[in-house]
Amino acid sequence: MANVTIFGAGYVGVPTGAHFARTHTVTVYDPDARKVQSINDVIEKKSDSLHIHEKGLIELLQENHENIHATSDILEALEDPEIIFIAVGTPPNEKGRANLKYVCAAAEQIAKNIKNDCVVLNKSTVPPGTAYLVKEIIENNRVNDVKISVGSCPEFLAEGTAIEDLRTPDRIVYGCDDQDALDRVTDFFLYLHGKATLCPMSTVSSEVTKYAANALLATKISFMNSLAMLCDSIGANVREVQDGVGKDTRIGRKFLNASMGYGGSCFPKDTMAIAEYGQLFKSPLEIIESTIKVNDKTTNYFTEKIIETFGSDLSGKNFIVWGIGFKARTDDLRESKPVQVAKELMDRGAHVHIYDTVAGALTNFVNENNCYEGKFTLHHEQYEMVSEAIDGLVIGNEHEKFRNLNIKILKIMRGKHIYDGKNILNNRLIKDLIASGFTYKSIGKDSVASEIEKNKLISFLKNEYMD
Ligand SMILES: NC(=O)c1ccc[n+]([C@@H]2O[C@H](COP(=O)([O-])OP(=O)(O)OC[C@H]3O[C@@H](n4cnc5c(N)ncnc54)[C@H](O)[C@@H]3O)[C@@H](O)[C@H]2O)c1
Ligand SMILES: O=c1ccn([C@@H]2O[C@H](COP(=O)(O)OP(=O)(O)O[C@H]3O[C@H](CO)[C@@H](O)[C@H](O)[C@H]3O)[C@@H](O)[C@H]2O)c(=O)[nH]1
Repeated sequence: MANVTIFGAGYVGVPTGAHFARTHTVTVYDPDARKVQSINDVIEKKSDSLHIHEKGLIELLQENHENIHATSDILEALEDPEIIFIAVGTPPNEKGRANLKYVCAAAEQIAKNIKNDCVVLNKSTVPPGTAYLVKEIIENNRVNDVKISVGSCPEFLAEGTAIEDLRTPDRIVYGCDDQDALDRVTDFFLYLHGKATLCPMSTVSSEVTKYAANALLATKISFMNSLAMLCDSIGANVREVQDGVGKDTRIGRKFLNASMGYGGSCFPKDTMAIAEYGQLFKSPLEIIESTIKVNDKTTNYFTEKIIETFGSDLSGKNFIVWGIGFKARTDDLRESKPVQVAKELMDRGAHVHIYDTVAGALTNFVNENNCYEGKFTLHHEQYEMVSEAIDGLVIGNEHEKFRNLNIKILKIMRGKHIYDGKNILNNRLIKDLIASGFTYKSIGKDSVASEIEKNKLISFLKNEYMD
């Protein structure tokens, strides 16, 4: 059992802390006293709501209550940690580079307050080399005569499944150039996981691995999104293509779902950050640069489908958006594509009715978009906003509640238009919708709702492929 301190009580810090507390003693430090209070109240069972929404997190914190607490007192946080994880934000700056100010601030705080030897591991997603910078900051500001090793330990959890991802990780990547420290980290993780999952390496390789993983996953999505746009123009169904391609185990089915684009706090920022890093090192990452371009293009492609139906001025139109979080089961709206689409609709004069299964997503929407006040209405029931004043329904994320539409209720809408931003409706339902007078638009599956233009393809081939 080791004493661990985690810097940052966010979507990574709290779930990671709760998970480590299964076998270690954990202190979560965050200067934001409101977050600290929220965590401690949950741990002490004084409250059952946290400042972030993550399935199973409250239960895990309460299960491991004897081993975890949060604090905003830096001295308490650095009482005697053997390992410190930095899990503070690295948001993009105006150039698309990861902003390191929170990481550097954490390093300085550690340097000025630590009283014992320890290993500092960076869990935040950072440009390769950051651990060396953290080490330099600590050495330059260190007050006490202690040995501090610094390494990298990137996090691969996904929001909404964080607790399960942490419990059964595919691998745990960590790097430290100091072999003693690396061995201590290995021991720490062996307490929690089997040896097979451990993936020790050099510090800088570990930092690169995090960006590589996110960029490759994002590339799978953009790759399919490019093909989805082609599928729409020739009458193929991208869903079938995804299955056909994904069943090749060398490729794998995961992250091949075409959608209105990937969002969230990670893929958009991390693809941008590593592409920018490659440019700075005169090693451009052209594939990742294309991934980013395709992602932006796909979102516009989806929005254009709505504009094609109604024209560019949407004054007097009313839309429903189901699912506002960047994916199902999260309150996180960072780089959320459904938010982007909702804003576009409101900018063009429409009124938007928003529903999400996570109440916190609605609260965050209000807090982050008060400049749109009066242009949207929030709803806590999925069908309560359906009326004859509605012109179209946008499916914003992949929650299973949005997969089985109640056509009987929706039929009342004056505009019978469904825009499936995540391609989640199945063929049978789409056909039922068409039979009930709806139109259906997606990303690469429109052919389910329309006749395949065989003659168009034949004449194209005759013109372009026959000498
Ligand atoms: N969110 C994810 O799913 C995810 C997954 C893997 C990796 N990451 C990476 O992990 C890092 C954290 O992401 P997040 O989503 O948890 O961010 P977040 O914004 O939810 O949380 C960051 C927390 O750090 C706190 N903080 C700021 N300065 C601090 C300091 N000096 N000391 C202690 N705490 C401080 C903030 O108050 C905030 O609570 C980022 O680099 C991100 O890219 C995120
Ligand atoms: O086939 C797919 C899979 C995902 N998405 C979209 O991609 C985005 C990201 O989804 P997901 O990866 O599930 O969520 P995140 O919580 O952002 O997790 C990613 O980003 C984290 C932060 O770096 C990593 O730790 C995780 O491993 C990585 O999956 C969302 O908008 C999804 O809707 C698709 O469009 N198609």
